[in-house]
Amino acid sequence: MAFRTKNLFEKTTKLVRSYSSDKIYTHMSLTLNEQTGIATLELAKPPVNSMSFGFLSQLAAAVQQSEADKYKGLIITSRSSGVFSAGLDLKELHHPDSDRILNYLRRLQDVWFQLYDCSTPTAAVINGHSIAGGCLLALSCEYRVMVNSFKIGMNEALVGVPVSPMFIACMQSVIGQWEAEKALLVGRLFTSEEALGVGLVDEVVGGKSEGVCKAEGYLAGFREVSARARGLSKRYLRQEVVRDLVRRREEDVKKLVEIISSRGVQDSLGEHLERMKNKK
Ligand SMILES: CC/C=C\C/C=C\C/C=C\C/C=C/C(=O)SCCNC(=O)CCNC(=O)[C@H](O)C(C)(C)COP(=O)(O)OP(=O)(O)OC[C@H]1O[C@@H](n2cnc3c(N)ncnc32)[C@H](O)[C@@H]1OP(=O)(O)O
Repeated sequence: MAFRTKNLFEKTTKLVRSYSSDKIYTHMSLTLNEQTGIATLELAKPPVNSMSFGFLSQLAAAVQQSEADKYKGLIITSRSSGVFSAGLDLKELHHPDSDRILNYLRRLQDVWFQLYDCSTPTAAVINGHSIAGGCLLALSCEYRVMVNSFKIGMNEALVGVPVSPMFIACMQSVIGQWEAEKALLVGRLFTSEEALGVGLVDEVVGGKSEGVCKAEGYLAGFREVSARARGLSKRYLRQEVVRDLVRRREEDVKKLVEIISSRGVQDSLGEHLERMKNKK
């Protein structure tokens, strides 16, 4: 089979350089299967694929590449066998520099808009724990296959930060208002099986390769469908959520910076980081 592993940054150097000070393409790899036209984006930022500034920039570049090269599909998965993504990098949120946190949250918004609103068919193979921002990443894709025995959800309530409108909108659109409310207000993490029960994921499988096959199956379902019509339909289906968040994006980000910078939230974040350190 003809596989081409693309160093994204060959084609998107300009974009990435203007986005990031991180070394080029260090946190993920994008591999295109030229026979199917489906690309796999494998997150590879040990130990837990936390979403640092550089990670978000590379994710943005990958999604942009998928759109520009008109891939038939994009599968997002993790190189780690235990963690899909631990979400936002807590070090970016703890004791932040005011300009950096503003730009960091704007970058997160940009990436989310790009992924959620892209016309490329997308699927997530969640082969490990997927927490908060990690769950957002999976929910922004169209289809989710999860490997059993892991946890997924948005734990902001336990970390002491509010769940932001973008996260809420995504959760609501997948599992509905009541289930979202029950889960988000207590920061519930679902097991893979519970996630399937509530509709947070579409399938549960025994391992990553089985998951990739299922995701490819979902994406192959569009082979006979006009890519243009499909892409436009997806955008129309998602436009209400996107419009509302675009309209309020600057207001949301400024409010969030204010909340994150507050003493109470910083104390909670500090305690959360301490708990993680002490669990060993
Ligand atoms: C206006 C709107 C615009 C934008 C909205 C934006 C944002 C809204 C603001 C806030 C919302 C917050 C969203 C988040 O995503 S906050 C992050 C929440 N995530 C977590 O709490 C996950 C914590 N991690 C874990 O539970 C475990 O690490 C995990 C289950 C993922 C894996 O467990 P494992 O036992 O395999 O590993 P550990 O030993 O726990 O961790 C290894 C290593 O990694 C460090 N680590 C873990 N998670 C993070 C993280 N999220 N960020 C940074 N670092 C992380 C951990 O401390 C260990 O480090 P070390 O001790 O140095 O080895």
